[in-house]
Amino acid sequence: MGPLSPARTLRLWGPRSLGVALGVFMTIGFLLLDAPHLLPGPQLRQPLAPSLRPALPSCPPRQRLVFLKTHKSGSSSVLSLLHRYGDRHGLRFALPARYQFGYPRLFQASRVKGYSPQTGGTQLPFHILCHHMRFNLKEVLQVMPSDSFFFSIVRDPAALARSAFSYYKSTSSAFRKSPSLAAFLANPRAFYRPGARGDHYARNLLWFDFGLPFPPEKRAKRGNLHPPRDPDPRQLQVLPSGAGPRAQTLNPNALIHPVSTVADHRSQISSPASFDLGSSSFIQWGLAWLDSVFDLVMVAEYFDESLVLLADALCWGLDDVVGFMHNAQAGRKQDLSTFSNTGLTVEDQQLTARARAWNNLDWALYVHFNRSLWARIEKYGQRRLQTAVAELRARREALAKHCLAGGEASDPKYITDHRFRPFQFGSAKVLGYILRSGLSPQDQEECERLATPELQYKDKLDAKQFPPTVSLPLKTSRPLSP
Ligand SMILES: Nc1ncnc2c1ncn2[C@@H]1O[C@H](COP(=O)(O)OS(=O)(=O)O)[C@@H](OP(=O)(O)O)[C@H]1O
Repeated sequence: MGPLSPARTLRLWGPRSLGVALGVFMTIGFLLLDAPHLLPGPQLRQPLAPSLRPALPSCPPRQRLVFLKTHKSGSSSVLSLLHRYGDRHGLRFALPARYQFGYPRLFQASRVKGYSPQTGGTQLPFHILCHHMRFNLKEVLQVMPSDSFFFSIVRDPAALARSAFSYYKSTSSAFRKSPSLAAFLANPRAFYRPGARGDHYARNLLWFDFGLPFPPEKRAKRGNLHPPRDPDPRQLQVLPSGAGPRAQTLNPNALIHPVSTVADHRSQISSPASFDLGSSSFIQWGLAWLDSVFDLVMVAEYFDESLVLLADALCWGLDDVVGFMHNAQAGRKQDLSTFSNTGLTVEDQQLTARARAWNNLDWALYVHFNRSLWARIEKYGQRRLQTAVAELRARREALAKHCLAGGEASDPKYITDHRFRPFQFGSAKVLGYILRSGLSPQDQEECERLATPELQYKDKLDAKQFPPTVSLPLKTSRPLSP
């Protein structure tokens, strides 16, 4: 084994063990933050072919991938493209026995179907690890090579909270007890008990999924029991609008204490709605650790921009990443996740601010990766990105018109073919797709790939990788001797 790079060395340390020696590593975290970015810059390719037909590759496509599938963040749409790519190229997936790797427990290599530590390298290697897990690097590296491409996706915690509340209403005890998300966020302590069943869905779900440790919570000081003031909305207007990169305008206070600046709202920092889940250095340490592990973190609000960067980093064509939205709940207002408050009611604005404050670790994660994404876009080139995003969208629209009845997603009650009906869970309907009739056999196959929901696709890959063994009766030409 050759010398380990700093990034590789950090990868090999699990966040939980590092959590124990936090004091020491916080210092390292600070040093890392001051150091130049640890990751290589994006691999630049030749401009993508306008037709989206695969251009002659200028670099070998990367096919060893670890995707951390975070919850309620657009991750099923990413999974769909990984399933399709792996299926088309005959890649081997590291699959769970059912649909998740022992979640919410930390990932264990032993949960991977067909993994056997005893075979000492004789087993066929895996290419893609991508189903729901709570990330645990040490165990992931038992299954996947350390030079795999590690990536994930984050979403604005306010949009994520709306999605999670309706989806996990009956799963999380905190959500179950609460009549509405607004009621929950107005007084989360009345409902939320850390460690209670399913309550990881109710607070800092991204931080949890990334496998980061949680610091012990500080209680509100005595004599400071007045209700929290609403977060200062100016502190939350720090992210770029859809139009461009404004990461530089991020207020560092927002990264550390999303609720307030120390100067003007000192009392809020220990208020019930903004319990200080750890110091700024703890958060910075966690973010530096993630930077050292993950090659790319996509942002759901900039999904298409993220896809273009993903295709570039993997040396894939745009056709490899174009796909339909999966796992969307019917009737949900996606635009509530936008960063500008225009068009939002006062209640919506308040809910957004409270959700970000309650999920303060996720907000820090989100702000951090939003900034990295836009730094990456700068390097890639804004114009070039806009052109690629426009091509991607045009291609998606053309595929939707060609493949789908009505050219769009359908209410599940109309989806009678069980191969395309998405798993229904939570209080809202999950939309799916109906294929147009009369497609050519070749188009039918490709459209099926695009429309197949994640559970059915996982079953299909499972059956392909582990064909059922039929035990045939032993044929003998002569009678067996006794
Ligand atoms: N492309 C794209 N861009 C932005 N948002 C998207 C995208 N694809 C899916 N979604 C939204 O993500 C929500 C589902 O997330 P997940 O697939 O991660 O959920 S799950 O944890 O696997 O159940 C779900 O959010 P809600 O509809 O708000 O529940 C989807 O609408």
